[in-house]
Amino acid sequence: MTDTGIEAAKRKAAIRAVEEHFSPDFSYVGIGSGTTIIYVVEAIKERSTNPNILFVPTGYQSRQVVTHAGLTPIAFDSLPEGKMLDVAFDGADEVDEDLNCIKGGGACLFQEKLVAERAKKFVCVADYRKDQPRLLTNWPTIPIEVAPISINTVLRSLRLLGSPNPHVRTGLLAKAGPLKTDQDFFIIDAPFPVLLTAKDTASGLGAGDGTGGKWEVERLSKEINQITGVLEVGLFCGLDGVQAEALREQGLGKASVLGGQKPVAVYFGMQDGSVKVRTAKGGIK
Ligand SMILES: O=C(CO)[C@H](O)[C@H](O)COP(=O)(O)O
Repeated sequence: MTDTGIEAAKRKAAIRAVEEHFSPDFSYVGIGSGTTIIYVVEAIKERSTNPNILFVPTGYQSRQVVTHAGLTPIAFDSLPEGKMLDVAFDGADEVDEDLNCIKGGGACLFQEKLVAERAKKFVCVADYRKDQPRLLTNWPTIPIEVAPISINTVLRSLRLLGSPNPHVRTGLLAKAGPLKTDQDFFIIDAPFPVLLTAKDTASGLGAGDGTGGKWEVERLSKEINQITGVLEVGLFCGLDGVQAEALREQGLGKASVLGGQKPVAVYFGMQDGSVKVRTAKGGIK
């Protein structure tokens, strides 16, 4: 399949995701980063004549996409307190069977996580290359956003956690030296062996605690986030927005579970022109 074919797959998935999760009656919509999100914004633009919808971007590129489409951006920190986004759309670098995602290929993972957690529903759109049984099957590394001063200690901590060769991402072409994020931080790309899902650990494939190099997604995410100097890790796992809302309604939610990081649905544009939808309940359409 040619590049054009991949772009066609992304567009089809974007159209379907918007058809099923966007309404012109919404007030606030999150818009992620990357190349696939451009098709999501196109599809929204075709459906929405409501000038009052405010779009929350996940960084500079995302804001440009929103503005160029003639939509109205609003900064994340201008959202009214307690107000949730009706929906947030974003791309992903890899998605496993439990809908855990790797994100940050475009270095925007911190704001992407803020926005995903603030949404009632987080919806991912991707092409078939991202659809894998486990994370780190095809995508090689976990992106991690790190304070520049701490880079060497974080690299050492990652090696101790079992990452064989974590490295600082460098700027493309024009810029010599490390790439800087929208927060002026650096990105470390850390390879690990393929990550286990919670289902894997329950069925006895290993404890997922790093023993023998085997990590379960959520455990590794927590370990990496505990390293001083790490702003955020590009593993989107744990609860999704609907599960988080259910906990809140039962009075069980703490501040840390006010939002979910996992998508409620992922739309994959497939090689044969179809769209595969994987939902949080484990369903595939
Ligand atoms: O996480 C991201 C940026 O940090 C992107 O959403 C991810 O890299 C997917 O990008 P694309 O749609 O271009 O494949």
